[in-house]
Parts: sequence; structure tokens; C-alpha cells
Amino acid sequence: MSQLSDFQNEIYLGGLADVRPDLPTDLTRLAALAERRLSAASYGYLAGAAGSEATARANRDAFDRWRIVPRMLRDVAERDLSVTVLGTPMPAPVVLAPIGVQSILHPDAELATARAAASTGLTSILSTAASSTMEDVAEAGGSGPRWYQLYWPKDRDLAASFLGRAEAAGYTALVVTLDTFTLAWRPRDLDQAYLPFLRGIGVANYFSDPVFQRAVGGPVTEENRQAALLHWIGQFGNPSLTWDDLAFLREHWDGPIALKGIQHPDDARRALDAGMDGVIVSNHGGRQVDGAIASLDALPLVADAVGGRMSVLFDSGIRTGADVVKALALGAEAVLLGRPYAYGLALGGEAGVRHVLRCIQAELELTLALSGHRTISELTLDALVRA
Ligand SMILES: Cc1cc2nc3c(=O)[nH]c(=O)nc-3n(C[C@H](O)[C@H](O)[C@H](O)COP(=O)(O)O)c2cc1C
Ligand SMILES: O=C(O)C(=O)c1ccccc1
Repeated sequence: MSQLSDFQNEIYLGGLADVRPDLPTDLTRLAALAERRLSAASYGYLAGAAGSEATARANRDAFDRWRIVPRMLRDVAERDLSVTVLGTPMPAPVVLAPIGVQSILHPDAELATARAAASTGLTSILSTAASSTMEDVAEAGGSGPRWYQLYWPKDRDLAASFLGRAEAAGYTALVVTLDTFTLAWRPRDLDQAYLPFLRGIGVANYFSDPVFQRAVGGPVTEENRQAALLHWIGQFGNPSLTWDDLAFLREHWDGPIALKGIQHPDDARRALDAGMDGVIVSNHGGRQVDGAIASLDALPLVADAVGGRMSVLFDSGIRTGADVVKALALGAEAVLLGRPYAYGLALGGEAGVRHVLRCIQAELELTLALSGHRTISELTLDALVRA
């Protein structure tokens, strides 16, 4: 646990300030603490992954196969971690990944996450499957930067309505998740017979939508609630989508668009050809295709294929500042942090999320400087060797 006195706190990067004394600064230890706090079902949903969870483990193991080679005497007194990604200036290249149904973790849910992100200036991505509406989350986040993650529903009018609402609520970039048109085989959830949506969690953005309401014959009440849930299940994902459908996104969204769930360099090239602004190399934290390539192993191939011509972001397995350094050196412009901040939310609400963000930002800055770099752009493949 962190027991920093004010003086010690000052020595660490001029004050981590929001690091909570009751939470560990080693973020890999958050899961075990959250397990004690959450119900078995909620914890299983958050920590779990697809199938044998081999890909979730591979995501972590891949980081161990790269090592940083620190360089000395390079004047790292003045450090600048800031970057601009998809038009958004960021104090550090760390973005909060879209995580749905956060009310299974903490009553303040996405509102707490938005407040914590806004207080650090980091960008957070709101899921279509959030437990609060995108308008309420935008209000909670205030002037904090925000992106919107689309789960692309079958009904085109509903998709267009989501995009219009997101734009009106100040979400500046669109993240379209392609790898989850249906949930994968997830034994922990199957064995617990646990699906948050069947309890009406994660449907706020659907039930509040005028297009959705028209389809179910009016506002969702106790009377039509079951029918609305059934309609939601039928709408949620669309396995028939192809590359040609991306034109629809361009017609309905003026800002930058990134495709999330890209793992093959040819898919990244197709995204570029389709006029997309970025890709997020991700295997959804190992939650979709068990046996899939570790996300970090896919990253350099994708970056090679399209890097420089479009934004390449990365997620799946980031737990430490050193992990961020490795992903950036392998070609990512920024990383998305997933489960760690969700554990922070479970353990301490808004303050818990802020704790996680402050820790990873501080560890990133220290690792960057101690390995001989002043800025993010100085990080290249030269910084790493294969273990
Ligand atoms: C509980 C949970 C819910 C998630 N919900 C979404 C979601 O609604 N939309 C989405 O695009 N990704 C979702 N993801 C995937 C994350 O955005 C991200 O890709 C993944 O968590 C990254 O891996 P990490 O947890 O190892 O950092 C979810 C992940 C978890 C753990
Ligand atoms: O659980 C997930 O990984 C996920 O992406 C999701 C999908 C729908 C609703 C909530 C979360």
C-alpha cells in the first residue's frame, strides 16, 4: 500500500496527490483486492475472458518478451508526455478504454469514471452499453475530452440516432468496435448464468433513444420492459456487416473515426482505404476469440502496414508504465487502459479511478525518463530488444 507522507509525495514527480493510501501502486495487485469486494458474478464478468482465457494470458506474456534498453546522459530534465491523437490533445498517451455496464462495479459507474478522467485531462471513451445515458455522462465529465464507442446495431436509424446524440453531447471522435457483434463463449459468465443486460444493466442508451422507443411502441415502462429487452437483444450486434458498410459511418459522423478490434495488417490497410482515421489494435482483452494472437504481437505488423498514414492505438494487457513504453515503441500513438481502471472504480469509485490514472501516468513518466527519453515521439523500436 502507498503510505507516502506529503514530503515523499512531493519527491515523486512533484506530488502524485491523488494516490490513495488504501490502494496499491502496483496496479497488477488491484484484481485480487477487487475480487474480495465484488460479488463473484460481477468480478467474473470483469476479470474473465473467452474460453480457456489463453489469449488473455498471452496478452500479458507478450509484454515479457520485450525488454527496454535504457540510455544514459541524454538530458531528460524537461519531460513532455503530451500527444495529440485523433484531433484530441492529451497530457499523456493513455486513454480510458470503453467498458460497458460499470454499475455492476460501483453505483457511480460511468459518471465516476468520467469525473476522474476529466480531473486528469485524460480522454475517456464511453461505451454504447454504458449504464447511464451518454448525455448524463457528458454532463458529469464537463469539459473533459470524450470519445464515443459505437456498438453498431442492426437498425440503421438507431445507429444514426446514436451518432447524432453523441455529436450533440460533445463526443469528438468515434470508436467503432468490430470484434463484438455478439459476446463470445465466456465460461465464467456461462457457469454463473450471469449477463448484466438480462437484468437491464447497460441498456440506458437504447431505452432512452427516440428511435428505439418508436420501435417498441413508446417509452420503456414496466409493461413493455420485457419486450424492450428482447428488442435490445435482437438489435445489439450485426454479424452481416462488411467493409462496404463503413461508408454509412462517414455519412453520419463528421469527426475522426477509429476501428477497434483490428489484428491483421490487411484489415488495417482496408480501414485506411475506407477513409478511416485510425485503428485500435485490440483483442478485447482476450474476451472474444480465445486462441487469438496476443495483441502486442499484432501491433508491429499493423503499425508497419499503416503507421504514419493513420493513427494506430493499442489495447489488451496494459498494466504498467513500462507496458505503455513498450506499446508506444512498437508503433502505437496511444494506448487504451481497460480492466485496471475498472478495478479502481470497484475499489474506490471516482477516487479509485483517479488513483489508477495517476499511478500509470507517473510510472510512465519515470520509465520514459529513466530509459533516456524526454518525449513520446523519441520512443522508437531502438528502445527495445527481444528478451
Ligand atoms: C467488463 C468489460 C466490459 C467491456 N465493455 C466494452 C464495451 O462496451 N465496448 C468495447 O468496445 N470494449 C469493451 N471492453 C473491452 C475494452 O475496451 C478493452 O478492449 C479491453 O478491456 C482491453 O484489455 P485490458 O482489460 O487487458 O486492458 C470491455 C472490457 C471489459 C473487461
Ligand atoms: O463485456 C464486454 O467485453 C463487452 O464488450 C460488452 C458488450 C456489451 C455490453 C457490455 C459489455
